[in-house]
Amino acid sequence: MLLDPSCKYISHPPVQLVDRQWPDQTISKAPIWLSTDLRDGNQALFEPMNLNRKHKLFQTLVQVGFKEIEVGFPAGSQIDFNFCRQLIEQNLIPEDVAPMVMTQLRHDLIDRTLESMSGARRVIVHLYNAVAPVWREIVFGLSVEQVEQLVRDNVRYLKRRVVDFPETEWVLQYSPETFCMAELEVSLRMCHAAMDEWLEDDTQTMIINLPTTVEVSTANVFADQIEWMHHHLQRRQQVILSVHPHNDRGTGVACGEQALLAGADRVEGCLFGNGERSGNLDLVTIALNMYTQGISPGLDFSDILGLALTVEECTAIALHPRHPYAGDLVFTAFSGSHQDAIAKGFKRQQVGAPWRIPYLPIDPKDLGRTYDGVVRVNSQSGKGGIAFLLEQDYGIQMPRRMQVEFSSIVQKQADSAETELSSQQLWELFTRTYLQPEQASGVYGYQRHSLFETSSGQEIVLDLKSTQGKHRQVKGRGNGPIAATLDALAQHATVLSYEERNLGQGNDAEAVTLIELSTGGLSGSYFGVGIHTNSTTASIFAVLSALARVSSFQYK
Ligand SMILES: CC(=O)SCCNC(=O)CCNC(=O)[C@H](O)C(C)(C)COP(=O)(O)OP(=O)(O)OC[C@H]1O[C@@H](n2cnc3c(N)ncnc32)[C@H](O)[C@@H]1OP(=O)(O)O
Ligand SMILES: CC(C)C(=O)C(=O)O
Repeated sequence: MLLDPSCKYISHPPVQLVDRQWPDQTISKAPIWLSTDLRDGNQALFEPMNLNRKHKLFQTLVQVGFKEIEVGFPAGSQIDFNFCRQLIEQNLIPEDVAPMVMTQLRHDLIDRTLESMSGARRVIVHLYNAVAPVWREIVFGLSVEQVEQLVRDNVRYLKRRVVDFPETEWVLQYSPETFCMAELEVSLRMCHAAMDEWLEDDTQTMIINLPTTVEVSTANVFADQIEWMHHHLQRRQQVILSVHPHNDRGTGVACGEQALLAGADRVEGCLFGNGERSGNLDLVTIALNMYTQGISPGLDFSDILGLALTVEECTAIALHPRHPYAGDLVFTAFSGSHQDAIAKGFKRQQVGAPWRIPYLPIDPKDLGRTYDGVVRVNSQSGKGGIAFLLEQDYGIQMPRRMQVEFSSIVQKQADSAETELSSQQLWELFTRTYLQPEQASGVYGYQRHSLFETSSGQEIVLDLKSTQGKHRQVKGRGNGPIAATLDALAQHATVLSYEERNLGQGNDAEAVTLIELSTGGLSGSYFGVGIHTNSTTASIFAVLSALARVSSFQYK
């Protein structure tokens, strides 16, 4: 890279706009959407879509709710031409959907374009030509006057030719391509030329579509350009002001949003931002951004993963795992403090109340996604996330100090494994740690017990079996089963906390006992867990579990 890039790259000049209004505006309703997946998206693929893929994507776009769909460049390819014919001849275009077809300013191409759409109810014909200085000079070798003449001549030609197709309502869309790089006066002049030639009376409307063909400035500059056009376009009420942002600087969606603040009525783009180079504006992201502000976008993304699969299949381009709203990882928190906040959010969130879950800008369920994977555990995770997964997937609710204890065990495992731990792996670790502690510690495990009421409390006879198959029997007394079991097994142990909960419901319900014991000295406290259909047995298991985890534990 150059130490001084200014000797090679010239910064794009800002717009001298006095009293700009758009920064104080808010988006309060959805614009008219146009999907150009089948044209701009299609012209950017290694392998343009065949007829089957075009049909599949067209039907999907209709299902999502698009009312304007650019179906191709029929004068440029036989596939696009055939696709247009099939849409019409097989009556595949719903009545409330307008197809759009694009063509250059050439009479032969305009003829072919009209032919491709012959018989349709309503069609938007999209004429474009580049207007910025570099294109005028390098690509066309034309002066501004000559470019204007090209526009006038071709719009006039189109107007003359559509008369031959009276069964169709023809709408003109004119795009001054490279608008963002052109002098505003030149773009305006080309738009006025197209409008002069096309609009017959004060009631007819047409679309003026302003693209960032290649993004060259920050989104606020584009917004200024749109606001300038919004105020300078004559017969503004007869113009549907549209924008067509690309994403070369990664700000396609920002340009679209700010253009709406600046007066645009319509937005063009592609699903998931497919399109030339870094793509077109991502229609899914911009629409869902609105949705998260409480504004219905008029597009339905209730099965966003199904939609992503269809788009991946049709374009043969994989979606990035961090793609907004649709990527595999976008509703996943690995880091401990995020997981903790999400878990707390879920606990507080009430059905029907405004969505207030930290780190989740939208409810994944609104997009047909699940809460599976919202929390995933690796070495960056903490107690909150681990507890969340064990509760969500296995119904175990750990008290706070136990969360701390178990998360340090998980942390060691995640550090040594150097990978993510699945919820099932967490459960296996939990089982090894608390439910089969004798396997790890080698102490005796439970075989059976008998409990007797006596005048001074309860007496227990506990049969134990070592991992090598050796049996032993111990007896103890106390004012309840826990005290009696402790008396039978330990010299000193104090119960610091005890919780009993139900796992499952009805006949299959089991009791879960969580106990925290201290055997004194420096060994601190240890949690133990017992799960059994009988709550007394679960308590005895929990005591055995906790004691087996005390490294200094000796039977009396
Ligand atoms: C903004 C955009 O996305 S632009 C991309 C639009 N889509 C496509 O290009 C895909 C479909 N295009 C095609 O199939 C072909 O390019 C065709 C059929 C339109 C034209 O094909 P060809 O005649 O072989 O020309 P070619 O592809 O080389 O295009 C360049 C020519 O088009 C001219 N041209 C470019 N844009 C326009 C325009 N809007 N109006 C008129 N002429 C134009 C160029 O000046 C150049 O002319 P020249 O050959 O006299 O120098
Ligand atoms: C709207 C048209 C001309 C376009 O695709 C572009 O400029 O990117």
